[in-house]
Amino acid sequence: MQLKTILPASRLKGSVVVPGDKSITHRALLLGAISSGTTRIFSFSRGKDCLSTLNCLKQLGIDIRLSPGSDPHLTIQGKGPDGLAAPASILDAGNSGTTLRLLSGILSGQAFPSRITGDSSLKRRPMDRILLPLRRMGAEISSLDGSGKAPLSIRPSVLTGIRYTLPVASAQVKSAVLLAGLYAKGKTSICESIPARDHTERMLSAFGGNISTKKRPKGGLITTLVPSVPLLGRDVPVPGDISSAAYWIGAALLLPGSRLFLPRVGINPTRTGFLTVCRRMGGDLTFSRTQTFLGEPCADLLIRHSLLKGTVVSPEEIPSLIDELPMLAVLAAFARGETVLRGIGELRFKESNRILSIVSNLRAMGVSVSFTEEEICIHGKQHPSGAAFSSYKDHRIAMAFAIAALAAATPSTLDDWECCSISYPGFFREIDRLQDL
Ligand SMILES: O=C(O)C1=C[C@@H](OP(=O)(O)O)[C@@H](O)[C@H](O)C1
Ligand SMILES: C=C(OP(=O)(O)O)C(=O)O
Repeated sequence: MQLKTILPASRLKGSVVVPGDKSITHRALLLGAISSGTTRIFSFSRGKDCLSTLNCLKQLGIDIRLSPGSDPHLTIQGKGPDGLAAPASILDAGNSGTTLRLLSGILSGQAFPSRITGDSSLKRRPMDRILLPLRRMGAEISSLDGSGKAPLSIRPSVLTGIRYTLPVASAQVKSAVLLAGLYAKGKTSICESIPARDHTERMLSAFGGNISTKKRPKGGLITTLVPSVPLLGRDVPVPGDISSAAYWIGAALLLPGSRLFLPRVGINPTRTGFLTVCRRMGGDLTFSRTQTFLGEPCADLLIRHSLLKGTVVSPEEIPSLIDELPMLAVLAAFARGETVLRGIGELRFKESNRILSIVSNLRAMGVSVSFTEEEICIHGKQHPSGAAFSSYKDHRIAMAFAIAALAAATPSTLDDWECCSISYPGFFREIDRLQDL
């Protein structure tokens, strides 16, 4: 096991170029593969999760090349909707729920059988949430051992569009259904009461797809895809990942004297809940130079150290900050007063059970925490001590508690820290660089 010692740090100053957005990179790879023509992906995520998507597509016969140089990018020769080739062996999504769920939507529409699996963490995560709607579309998709979990087996079938109301706010389920909808007879509609990230919808539209989203009279959104037009490859400039930026935002808010600049971070409104909540806690956070690339807004962020106060985060806010909850919980531990995170049940189904991972690490710091299956209540403390943190082999937990360790009163250790490369290779090198400035 890899154990890292992390010492309390003083202020962080300078700027950090955060990695390209993981969700957008996955989608650019997948849509690039099934579009006609060439797609080039700039500032893409080099995390292992996106590499899993890339490798699965290579196994499906797609040519993807890295062009190095001053503006490195991936070039994909798209083969059109029916150009994927039957894989010679089982596809491996590694640790990536996004790869497994989105690709299953595409595989459901193919004329060849396939199987897809993942690592031990991914094989514990629920897949019935995609099996159900995909089967309603006519897909012959099943869990090999009948548990509703990976490995999954997919056989060729005829798909028909459906109208589906998401039972949980999940962009992965929504995207799996929309991608299958590209191969279906008739239109596919998805109803959401609390909207999840909409990168698939934005990118489908940018690639020429016939997709529209409307507000429903009863509240929530309805998105409709009509699979009539072929998708066309595009250049995709990927904005910086706000979920990776969250660690630096957290570090700058917590460490006295800090001032950090983060250029070109994605600020898609379905992803900015963390920024809203940090401001509500008293965080000094400003935006400048807002621009939009291929339907995705981004801005430069400036963060200064701030004294934080506790807050209540409502269930409606959760989808817009779902992956930032570990970092938010750490901020709450250092804030004045109580913070309540409500409607967070989905955290139990991530790379680790993030409710348990957060609670045990916060308690190790001497922070008072109570929790249920849907809620965590954190009583902020003035000078939480360092601790022997566990990452639970979960990249988001590793990075959030690395920041907790920098802000703690005494030294800490962190196990299995290299799992940060799932979304952020080089995260710990960046910590060292910023401290040397
Ligand atoms: O669609 C995506 O790219 C993602 C959706 C979210 O998962 P759910 O759809 O399961 O909420 C998020 O937690 C994950 O990191 C990425
Ligand atoms: C939950 C995550 O990703 P995925 O579901 O793709 O494994 C994440 O990156 O925090």
